[in-house]
Amino acid sequence: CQYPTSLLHIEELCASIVRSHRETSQYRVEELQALRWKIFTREEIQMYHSKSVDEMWQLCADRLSDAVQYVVEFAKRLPGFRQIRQNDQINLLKSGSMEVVLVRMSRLFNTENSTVFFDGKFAGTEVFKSLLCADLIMAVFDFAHSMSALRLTEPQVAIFSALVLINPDRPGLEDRGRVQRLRKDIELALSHILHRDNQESLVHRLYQKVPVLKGLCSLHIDKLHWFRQLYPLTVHTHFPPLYKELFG
Ligand SMILES: CNC(=O)[C@@H]1CCCN1C(=O)c1ccc(Cl)c(COc2cccc3c(C(F)(F)F)cc(C)nc23)c1Cl
Repeated sequence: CQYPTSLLHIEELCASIVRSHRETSQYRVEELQALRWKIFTREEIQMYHSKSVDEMWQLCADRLSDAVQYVVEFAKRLPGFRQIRQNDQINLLKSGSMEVVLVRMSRLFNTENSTVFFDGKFAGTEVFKSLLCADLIMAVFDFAHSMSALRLTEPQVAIFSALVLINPDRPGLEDRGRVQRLRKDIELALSHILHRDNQESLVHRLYQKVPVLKGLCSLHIDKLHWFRQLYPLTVHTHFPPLYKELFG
């Protein structure tokens, strides 16, 4: 049966989502602040330009896969996620993990020089030239920039990430009702902390980002399939297994 969700329950939910995020965020904001002005030299950029298409894709796939692993760990620590049916957990991660990677990437973005933390330093779009997918990279940078401009706090990033992941509208869910109930609580948690932070205006701006994420990720999957057409071996041998499982 459906118990009314108490304020105490929502506050506890907020605290555990924020803790799960902090434990699995891969890079702390303080670390990134300290590295803000470490940007690639001309020689280093030349080095990336001299990489072949599939070498550069391998490098990015490894980074993305690391990031996806941390998102999987974040999901596993979300209260209520383990109680969801196994198949539905895989389904939510298959469709939502790259979206959370993108939300988290906003923390790695420096709006002052439009660079993103990549491979140890902050990189502009030109670093990714060898990928031969400037439209994808532009879209990733634009999204990271627009998210970064919202200047979300870590708790706000944490709860928005949970909201993106626990999406009852994903196709093929077996027990949609259970995902809906968890989603409802996370929506309450988001409005609770935005109210506490006196930033209710952020609610609809955040909800507006959800369809943008969806569009971005279908562009990604198309690119990934384009790349796999060209270099099937690379994807087969070098893309980490979880990556293939999630985007195969
Ligand atoms: C140290 N920094 C990090 O760990 C961050 C966190 C996650 C990714 N990562 C990077 O290093 C990183 C940062 C910025 C950019 Cl633009 C990139 C390159 O991004 C991509 C290149 C190729 C394919 C990408 C695809 C595709 F198509 F595979 F789904 C999808 C996404 C979203 N990004 C792609 C990367 Cl790999």
